[in-house]
Amino acid sequence: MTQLVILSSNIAKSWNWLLPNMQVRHEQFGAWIYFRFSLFSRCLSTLPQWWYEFTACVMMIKSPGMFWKTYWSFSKRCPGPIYTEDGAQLLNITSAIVNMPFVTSADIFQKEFDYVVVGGGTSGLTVASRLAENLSVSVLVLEAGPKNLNDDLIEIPAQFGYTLGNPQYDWAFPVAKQKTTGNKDHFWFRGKGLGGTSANNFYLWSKPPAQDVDAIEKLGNPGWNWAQYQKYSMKVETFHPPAEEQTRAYPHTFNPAYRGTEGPVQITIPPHAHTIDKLVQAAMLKNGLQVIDDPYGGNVTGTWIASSNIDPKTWTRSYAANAYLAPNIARDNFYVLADALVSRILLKDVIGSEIKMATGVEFIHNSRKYTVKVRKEVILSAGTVKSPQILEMSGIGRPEVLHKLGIETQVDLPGVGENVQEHVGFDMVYELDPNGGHETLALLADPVIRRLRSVVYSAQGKGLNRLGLTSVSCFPHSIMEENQARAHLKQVEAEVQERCKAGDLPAGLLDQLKHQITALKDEAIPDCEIIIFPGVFSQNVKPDPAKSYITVAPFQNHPLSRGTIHAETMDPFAPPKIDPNYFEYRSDFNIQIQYFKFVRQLCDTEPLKSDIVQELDPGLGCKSDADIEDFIRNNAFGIFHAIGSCSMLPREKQGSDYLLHRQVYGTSNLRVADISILPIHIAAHTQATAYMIGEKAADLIKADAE
Ligand SMILES: Cc1cc2nc3c(=O)[nH]c(=O)nc-3n(C[C@H](O)[C@H](O)[C@H](O)COP(=O)(O)OP(=O)(O)OC[C@H]3O[C@@H](n4cnc5c(N)ncnc54)[C@H](O)[C@@H]3O)c2cc1C
Repeated sequence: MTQLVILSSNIAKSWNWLLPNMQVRHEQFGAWIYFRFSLFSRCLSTLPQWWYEFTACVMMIKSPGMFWKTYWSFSKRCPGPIYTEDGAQLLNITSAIVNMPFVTSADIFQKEFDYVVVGGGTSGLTVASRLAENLSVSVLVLEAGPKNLNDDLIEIPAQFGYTLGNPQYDWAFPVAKQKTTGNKDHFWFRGKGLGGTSANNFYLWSKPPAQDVDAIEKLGNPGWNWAQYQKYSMKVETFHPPAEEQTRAYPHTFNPAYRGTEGPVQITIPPHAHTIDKLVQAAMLKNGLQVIDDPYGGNVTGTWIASSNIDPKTWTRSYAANAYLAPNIARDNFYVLADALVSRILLKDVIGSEIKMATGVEFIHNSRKYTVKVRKEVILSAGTVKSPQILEMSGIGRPEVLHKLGIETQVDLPGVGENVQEHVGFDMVYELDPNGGHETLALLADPVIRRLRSVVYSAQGKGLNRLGLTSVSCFPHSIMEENQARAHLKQVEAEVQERCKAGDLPAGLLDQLKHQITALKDEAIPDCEIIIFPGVFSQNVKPDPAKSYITVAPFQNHPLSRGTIHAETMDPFAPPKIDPNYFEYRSDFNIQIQYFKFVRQLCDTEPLKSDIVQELDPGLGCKSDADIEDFIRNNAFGIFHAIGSCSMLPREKQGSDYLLHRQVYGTSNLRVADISILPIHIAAHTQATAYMIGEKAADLIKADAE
């Protein structure tokens, strides 16, 4: 408990920007309860609505205990459509998801399953549900977090960040203090519960450029190329084209050849187009970018409107739990246990070889330790932070790390927990012209405005709750300033050479860095991405609900810096030590200064310029290079896309996993299938790739079984 309080207060200190959101959340939550209650009342009789709303208010004030009790028991027993304050239907909960036949620990204790999947997140639920298509095998998913199903905070869009830092939904992993970012407290938010991070991410649908995927193949992973990526990725999605009226309001373009039509995850272009997007795009064009008609075909270099994983039938988040798990859970061969924290994988020697075989998994549920046995394979899908920790606690990893943990080395695999790469960037906040008609998320902070606006939106079939992160621009550094781009490339080459000479580079890293240098020289591959957040996403600005804002967030696509994630104790509840090593290379830091200047230049370009009243964060007082450096140092953060901790690489090049061919090195039936296996970073947000990894892993496992 004490730990929880300390953690919450630390998060609050370092993530002040969340506080306005959290306030909104509580207000909104109150409104939901109030509305749900009145809806409940309405189910029972035909008295006028105001009477029930009045009764609900009196009850809430006079007898909050009774109110909550009624609310909870009702909401648990009587799932149904959920409405916004104005009555627009947002959620339509299917009975399938509510009545899912989950198992208990007693059902599975010491039982044997063909496949055990560790982690019911983005990749984990994908691989598990595909494996369970074969009714002759049994599949068990063990998820550390709660079910969190049928939950408004997850399913209703536009609540960006509302679940972050909340232990019911989020791990909020502490990060080792970084000298290069002012020794501040940092946290890595990651989803906890069914759906994993697909349940608490910002539902921007994004795929990498073809060259980034092909680079993974060149690093020693045959078959890991764009054609394969696209094949599996399209299997994940069903794209719903924008409605005609949407296309009239905004010139959306897309190419059906690049879009899946039969996958479980529902993708669409959010119907509430953000008015600023057009202006940003026009300003980007003046700064040398081109519009991309469809960024899902292997070319993302330019400015474009992103799709979101929102289901247009219900306008709710489409994510791993409702897309992959819900439609399949009724299968007799599919078992899921939530609140089951896996502590280690049980291994035994394969007689006559050095290979280890996974015989089962140990987990903790309701404070008790259990084991399950596995017949065929264990699939580790616990994400970038937890997958290496579980491997290490099972005796697989760097001998010195295992030695510190006090356990015997089962497989000497120095790549585990190394090669961690994260997209790093910062936020700049601008206040928009009140006469520009821009409605941004700050408006939702005021309950009165929220109610008034929602009535208007409802009449038009729109609403801020149907907004996504849509404005994306990806570009090579040369767009910003040719000379600076050249200087950056020179510095990168010099730094890599210096490390090489000093013998500082671990095996295999030089290959990766060489690829990165080639990518930097290639104008078709982006080096920087800028996204526009429709509101305030910064710890430094408290939004005024009567105003509208944008946050402009640039980040580096392919940083040189490499971090580590290692277990520090054998306590499975303790987080591993995350050391992202932000700005290990000076060039990674210096280029951020150019991003800062480019954002200012962009916001000073018409037609965007005229709709901006002022820069609020950091504000024009931040002028000199030293000021800018200071700002970046104090505000840079990892933007939630860490990869690499179980890199898919040849063993002699610090690889942990060789997913495409066989299992984790030194084992006969253990694989990692989550975003941690990417050996080199991609110019994309990572969820579509995590799903794609799940799809591909399932196919490989099925093929191997045959
Ligand atoms: C705040 C935020 C916003 C983001 N926004 C976007 C976005 O808009 N677009 C995008 O493309 N990407 C986004 N991402 C990134 C993307 O969502 C993730 O990279 C991706 O979902 C990771 O998938 P995964 O399967 O590797 O891990 P996860 O989905 O995190 O799954 C890991 C699962 O394992 C479980 N687990 C962990 N340890 C154990 C254990 N010991 N025992 C049992 N279970 C365990 C976890 O609880 C979790 O459910 C965002 C990420 C964050 C944090």
